[in-house]
Amino acid sequence: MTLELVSCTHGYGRRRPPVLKDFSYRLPDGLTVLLGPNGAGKSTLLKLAASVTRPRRGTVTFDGLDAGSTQYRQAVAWMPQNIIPMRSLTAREYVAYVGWLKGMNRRDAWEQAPQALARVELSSQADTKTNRLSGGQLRRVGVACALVHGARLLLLDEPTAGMDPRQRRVFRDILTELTPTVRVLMSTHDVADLAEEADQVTVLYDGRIVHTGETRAFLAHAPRDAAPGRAAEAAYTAILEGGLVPRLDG
Ligand SMILES: Nc1ncnc2c1ncn2[C@@H]1O[C@H](COP(=O)(O)OP(=O)(O)OP(=O)(O)O)[C@@H](O)[C@H]1O
Repeated sequence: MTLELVSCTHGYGRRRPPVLKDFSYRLPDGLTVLLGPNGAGKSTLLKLAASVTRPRRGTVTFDGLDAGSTQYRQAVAWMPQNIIPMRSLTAREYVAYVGWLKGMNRRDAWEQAPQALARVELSSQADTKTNRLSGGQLRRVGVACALVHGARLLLLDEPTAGMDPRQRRVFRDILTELTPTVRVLMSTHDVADLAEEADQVTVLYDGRIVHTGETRAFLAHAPRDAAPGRAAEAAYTAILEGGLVPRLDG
């Protein structure tokens, strides 16, 4: 049992073609990286999976729970692309508040927030107001929010954007530590950096999956003469160039 989208159709505005049409996807174990050009539908897919928005048609379930149910929301954590700071809340208060929204009792949420912040190396900023944090620090607060309530599925929308190289390392270590027990679906534009660390790679193009499978299979798309260290980028380009079939159903 896992995250499963079955025949989902979703878009923005009835007059515009849907972003995802009759879209089905089953998330494998471990860490899956979601790649695709701007506008491909990555955030839309993550929002449906997070139950932030409901599909016009189709079903979304996780471990048999229906998206929209309280149990589903408690099992799933979503980190959006833009994390909005709250000037009245410190990092600890922010993380505890999200834990409470996810169904933790206030005391547990408050007591566990520092551990979640420690895991993203942000203990020193626990008492800093969130509007005073840098963009990268705020994203780490977002990751701490995802960790605090013990979610079984993490949906991360470009989590490493704005992080410095060391923080990316820390972040990847956290994911590696989590993935034996937690499934992760993470969008990124950072192909070279992350594809090699992922268990699986899914590539979206124009609302369609043009590749999904183990990272090794993804990297096998790179031409043999790809420069060392550029295999992921070359594989991604090769897949997209092979996937540029016009959409006939729009
Ligand atoms: N709130 C919205 N209202 C109208 N259109 C939207 C909205 N959100 C997304 N779209 C449109 O839906 C399509 C898919 O967007 P989405 O954000 O899912 O793509 P993405 O792959 O995450 O892109 P990016 O890499 O730029 O974040 C785009 O054409 C986008 O303009």
